[in-house]
Amino acid sequence: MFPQRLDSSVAYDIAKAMMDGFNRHYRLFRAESARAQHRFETRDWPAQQRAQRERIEFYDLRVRECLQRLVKEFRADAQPMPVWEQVKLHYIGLLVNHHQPELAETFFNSVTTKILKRAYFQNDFIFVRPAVSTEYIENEEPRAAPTYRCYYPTPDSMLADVRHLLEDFDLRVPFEDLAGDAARVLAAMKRHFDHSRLRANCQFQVLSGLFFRNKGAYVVGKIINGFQEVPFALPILHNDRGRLFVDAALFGEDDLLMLFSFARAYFMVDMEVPSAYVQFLRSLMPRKPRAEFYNALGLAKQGKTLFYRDFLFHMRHSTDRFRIAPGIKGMVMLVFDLPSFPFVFKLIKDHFPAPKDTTREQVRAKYQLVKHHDRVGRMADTLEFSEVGFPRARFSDELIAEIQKHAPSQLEISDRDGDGNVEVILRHVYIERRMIPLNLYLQEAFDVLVPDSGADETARERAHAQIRRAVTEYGNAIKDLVAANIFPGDMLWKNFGITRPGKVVFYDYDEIEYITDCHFRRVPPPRDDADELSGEPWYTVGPRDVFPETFGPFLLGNPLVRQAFLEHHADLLDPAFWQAHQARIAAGHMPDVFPYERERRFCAEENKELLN
Ligand SMILES: Nc1ncnc2c1ncn2[C@@H]1O[C@H](COP(=O)(O)OP(=O)(O)OP(=O)(O)O)[C@@H](O)[C@H]1O
Repeated sequence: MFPQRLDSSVAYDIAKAMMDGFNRHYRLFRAESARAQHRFETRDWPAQQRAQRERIEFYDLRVRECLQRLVKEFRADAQPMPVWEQVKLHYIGLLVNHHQPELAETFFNSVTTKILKRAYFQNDFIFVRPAVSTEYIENEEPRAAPTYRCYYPTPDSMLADVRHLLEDFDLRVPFEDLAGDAARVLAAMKRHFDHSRLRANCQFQVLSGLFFRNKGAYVVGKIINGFQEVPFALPILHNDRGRLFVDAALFGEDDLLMLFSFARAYFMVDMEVPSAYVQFLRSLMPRKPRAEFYNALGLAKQGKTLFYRDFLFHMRHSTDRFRIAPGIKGMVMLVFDLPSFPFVFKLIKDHFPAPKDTTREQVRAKYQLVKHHDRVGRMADTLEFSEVGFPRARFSDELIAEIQKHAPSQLEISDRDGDGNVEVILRHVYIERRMIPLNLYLQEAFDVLVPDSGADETARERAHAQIRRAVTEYGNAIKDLVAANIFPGDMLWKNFGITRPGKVVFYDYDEIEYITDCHFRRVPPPRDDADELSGEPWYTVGPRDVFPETFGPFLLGNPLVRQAFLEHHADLLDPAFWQAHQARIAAGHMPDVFPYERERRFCAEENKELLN
């Protein structure tokens, strides 16, 4: 594979044009991310959300542009393989001293696979593994900002250090009470590290780019005191007088995982060396794969590349088999998983039974909508793969039969690359984090509570608490979705899942609608006894009509569920609740979405006491 001579006159030009294409992409991506600060300072929230949505498309646009140039100027599509081998070698040369080499390699893969029109897994000409290291890349331009800033607190300087740490972002809007913010942050910090004994190595390290999303800007860093390291994040918001304030202080891996959750929109951060950001973030949340940090930073294609590499690695180091996912089977999606791998794989079925009235294109459009929308911590992000190959030997026969029955158009079983191994090749698949379906989670608790379960009092108490918590969280999830202008369509328990920290997240998108497109109606009174006794609606139902009063019978059959639901979320059964939100959204109101519990806010009563 390794060319002995670089004798092609066009190979370098192709490599250089490809690199120019990537550099243009990253320049535009970075400029858009950097403009987030101005949008934040001028409180231009609609523009912030629009930019978050539009930036997702940048990558494919640049790949397409680059492709066109290569074909037009260099007839790249007609070049023989030996030329491509040389292109790759020249490209590796161009990566030396590059600040985003891993992203540039992925760009090379995207462009090359399109030109060579081959399936990803068959291709020898792409970067299957990174060729260039991302370790110790530093921005060496004069006056360049380092990836993170360090502050070395002493007992006397600590308050001033926290103040500087906030000031150094140079935001153009003043803080309402910077001294007060610094004092509150420091008081909170002191509860998390041994401030009475400062060790030789005591620092606050803070990433030099702010993390922007929706109406917030987040400072991300860590406290180091000797062997102790405490991750932290500080959300900065605007108050209603147009001044800034620090809303909360988040500490530890779990708080930060909520902030960086796969169920939220991507951040905008001005980064010269993204791999250095990922490395820093990884030191704060070591259990989160690198792929997910790239995703959270808006570098989705890199996230996808790393995910796929992790997946191949996992496949080599595991022996279990894919199986139909636990839970109630979908009518639209065929869902399977590998027990040892924390994701599910979703295929769109070829046919949908009544009452489902949709098409493959419409389902894909709904998933696309979710990808671009603010997911407010309540909708799982999905990765989309085409022509993905799995070893046949790892599929159970039952699963193959299921795919053959429900999604034959998506399935090929063959040895396409001629390596002697039969593969299952799936035409199009969504991949998403595995959660515990809420119906199964509730069932677990119901099973403990049946009279002859043999469970003791503590287990029963725990089961009661599990039901109360899950039902309350379920209602909160729906309310967050409503605030973000999303009507889930199908609100049954099975369409929601529980994440590791116990958050309820929605994952069934085929019936999703914008709240502003729905008609929330009261059930008209029955005209006579016949209407009243009929099991069928006696009124006409339009395609986007929603009757919240009718949710109860589907959702609240179990008395414990019903009790918990009515205690916290009875308003969801009242059309007035939905209509009021619809009116607020239509009037342009953009609600606050906090990636932390409300009681964590400095203005919350319990915190005022703690901090005084
Ligand atoms: N992320 C996930 N984690 C765990 N299980 C999942 C996940 N996504 C789906 N499932 C399982 O697969 C089932 C079907 O998935 P999904 O609800 O997406 O399909 P669907 O065809 O759209 O469903 P419906 O028939 O309700 O429209 C779910 O009920 C659940 O049991």
